[in-house]
Amino acid sequence: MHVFSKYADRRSSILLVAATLLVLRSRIYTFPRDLIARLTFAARRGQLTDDELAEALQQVYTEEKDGSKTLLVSYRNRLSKVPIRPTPLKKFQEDKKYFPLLTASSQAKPNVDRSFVRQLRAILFRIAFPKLRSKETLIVLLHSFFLVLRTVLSVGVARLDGVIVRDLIRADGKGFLKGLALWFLLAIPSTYTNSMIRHLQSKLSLRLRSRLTRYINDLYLSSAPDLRYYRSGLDGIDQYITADVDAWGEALSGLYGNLLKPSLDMVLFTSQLSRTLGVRGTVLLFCNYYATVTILRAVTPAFGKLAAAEARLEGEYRAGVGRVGRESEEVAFYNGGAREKAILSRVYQTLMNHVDSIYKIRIGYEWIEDYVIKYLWSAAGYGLIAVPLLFTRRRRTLGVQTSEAERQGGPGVTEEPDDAVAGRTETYISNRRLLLSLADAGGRLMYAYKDLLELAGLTARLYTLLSTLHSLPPLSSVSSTDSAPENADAIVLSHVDIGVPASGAGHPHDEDEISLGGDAIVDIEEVALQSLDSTSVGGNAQHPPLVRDLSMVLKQGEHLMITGSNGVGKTSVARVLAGLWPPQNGSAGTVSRPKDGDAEDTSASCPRKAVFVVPQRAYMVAGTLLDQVIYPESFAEFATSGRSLTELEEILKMVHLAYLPAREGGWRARKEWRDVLSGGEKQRMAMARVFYHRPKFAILDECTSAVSSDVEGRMYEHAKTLGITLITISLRPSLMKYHTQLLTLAGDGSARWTLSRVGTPEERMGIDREIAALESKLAEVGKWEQRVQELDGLLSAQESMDNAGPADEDAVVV
Ligand SMILES: Nc1ncnc2c1ncn2[C@@H]1O[C@H](COP(=O)(O)OP(=O)(O)OP(=O)(O)O)[C@@H](O)[C@H]1O
Repeated sequence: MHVFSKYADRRSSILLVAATLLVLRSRIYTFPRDLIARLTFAARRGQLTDDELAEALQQVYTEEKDGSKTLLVSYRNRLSKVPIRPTPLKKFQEDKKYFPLLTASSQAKPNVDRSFVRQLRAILFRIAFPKLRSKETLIVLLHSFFLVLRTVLSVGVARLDGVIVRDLIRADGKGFLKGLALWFLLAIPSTYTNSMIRHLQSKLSLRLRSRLTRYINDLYLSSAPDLRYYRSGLDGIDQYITADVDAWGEALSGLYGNLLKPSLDMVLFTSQLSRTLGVRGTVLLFCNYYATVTILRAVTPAFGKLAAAEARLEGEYRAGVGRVGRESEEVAFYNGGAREKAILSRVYQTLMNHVDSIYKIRIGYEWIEDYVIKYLWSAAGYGLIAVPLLFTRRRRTLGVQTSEAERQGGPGVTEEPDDAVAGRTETYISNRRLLLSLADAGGRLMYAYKDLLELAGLTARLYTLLSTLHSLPPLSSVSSTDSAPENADAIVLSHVDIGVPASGAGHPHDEDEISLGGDAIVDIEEVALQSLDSTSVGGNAQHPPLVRDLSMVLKQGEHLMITGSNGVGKTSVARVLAGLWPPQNGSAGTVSRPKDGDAEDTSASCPRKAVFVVPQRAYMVAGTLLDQVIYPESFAEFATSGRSLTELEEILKMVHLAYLPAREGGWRARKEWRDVLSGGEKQRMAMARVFYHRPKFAILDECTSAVSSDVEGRMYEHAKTLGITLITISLRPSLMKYHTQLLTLAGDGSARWTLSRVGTPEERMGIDREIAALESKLAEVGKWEQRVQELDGLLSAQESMDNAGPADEDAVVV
């Protein structure tokens, strides 16, 4: 019986544990899993409630098993899913050889030359059209079809035009009406073709932009160790990635239409005309083309260079406006509006001078262009039409429209003068229309040359961006494998020189000036990037080391404080530890640190990061309140990690921000957090991230300077209880008690350093007590000074009384 009851007891306790686990499990998983299921269902349904939409917006991405992502885009209560496949690393490695850096001589000025063709080929066939069978190819084919159709229809319209006028002159009412009906019929496909050409051109431009943007974003926003966004060094990179990519897509898709259609027109119209004009006329026509091209080439300005310079100046202006927007509060505190306006006005004026000078250049060019294309070509056209009409009497030579039956003397054909005039008019009208179309096609080809030059300028900009990003040397500064097993969980620095790495990597700073004539002098960027090789991150004559020959082993649980005066290189040490800067002495110095998320460190489903840095300036990401805590993790990762909102609430409580969700309207609230949160709140939020990610080592770079010291202390203690090893950069001696080692940087220009033990906890607390005693004594200084002044006053009063004594006596005597 006893055994039985014992058995029953055990069973009930097992049941109890199982039930508790189930409840806990549901508590942990309910929020994210439900959310994903609901959203997927809602997305399939198409229509979403406001709440679901807000959740979808928070979600942004869902991750697929194969590494691809599904972007959730909301539009009018609907959610569409856009699959996004990240560009594989292998593709970047393969592409690298197609994007060698441009040397100063080979890059030179953007022009339609071999260098341009090479750059365009690399961008087109490695990025824009990587495969023959793609949607872009289909669009190009469709576009080409409509362009050909448009040319064929133009010939039809020209012929019909002639027939209608002929019938009118013949006073053939029936024929005229028939022609008019045909005219309306032909107008249907003609107009549809026009709008399809425009639509497909825009579509192609959009597709090109998307392809390039995705590729560039994947390359640019590369994770550690590449960190290309941190190291690109290109000024105004936002202009490259946004406006330049867009302008390039538009220029290329527009150019295709502007080249293909006029070329086809030229061939077709010339062949049509040659039937009327004969050999002599056709030869004259070609002489006309040749003369026109020669004249226009001679007077065409350097549109490529001008376009590149304009894009750069636009970028500078854009960056200036963005800076004021970002730092608006700081500018407002200084009341710096007038100063900022002056800076922006100057940049804007430079841009305007440049644009204005382009317009001025265009006056002369377009004047000659119009004169040649419209008037010279038309005059040549008249002359060519006149040849058969004036010098050939025989009727057979008159009409391309006159059928064989008519020539054989078919019905309706008479030798009456009226018919002869009608026939000539028909020929004239058709030929004139063809010639006008020819002039138009020629003009467009000439304009296309100008567009081609502008495309060369934009291509040079894009190529500069791509080649700079591709050519950044690998950042192999930090190895994640430890040579010594006893240091498997430690950060080890061995003979490391720390200093500012060589700059110039990828900076198109070398500038060349071209004169546009008149008052305009424009800087053209000249990219001299040869210096960008892996050796450039080594020694740097301009920047001597800030810290020389630094060697130390920092084991988990050994908390380090780095101190030293301002500008001595404390943050630079953090940069090297985080892998942002390589050791300045190259491979002579080595840095190793534990790997991210070792198996034994995994708590639940979230592996621990090895090193997590909280920088001096607190960064707030665009997104919800929840995104602020989990950054850089995405909501999708949070949702699948199994962690709960309750956990986040606990973390906020720990950093004394528990009131935020209620105050700001919940976890899904989206605000400009940079402005909404105070300086101290932002710093506490940054600490919340540390508690969320629970890294093995946390580098805290003066990130609690605006937090009250009692909260600061509690946060430090909590970090330690979570098993986080602290590396604190600070000038506050009160923080020393939380650390076991002290790295002091000399700050006398010698790049020396000392590493000392802070002592036992009692000693550390003793230091703290001593500091507190000194601080309280310092607080008394004011009072003592006041007392000294009082005593001084008393003494001087006494002295003056002593001095005044005999005088008074004298006075008494008197
Ligand atoms: N990207 C850079 N380019 C040029 N110089 C730099 C760069 N980053 C840092 N420096 C210089 O390196 C020196 C050390 O900078 P660091 O940020 O490490 O100083 P710090 O000791 O952290 O100073 P503080 O206590 O003021 O934060 C400074 O003189 C700084 O001007």
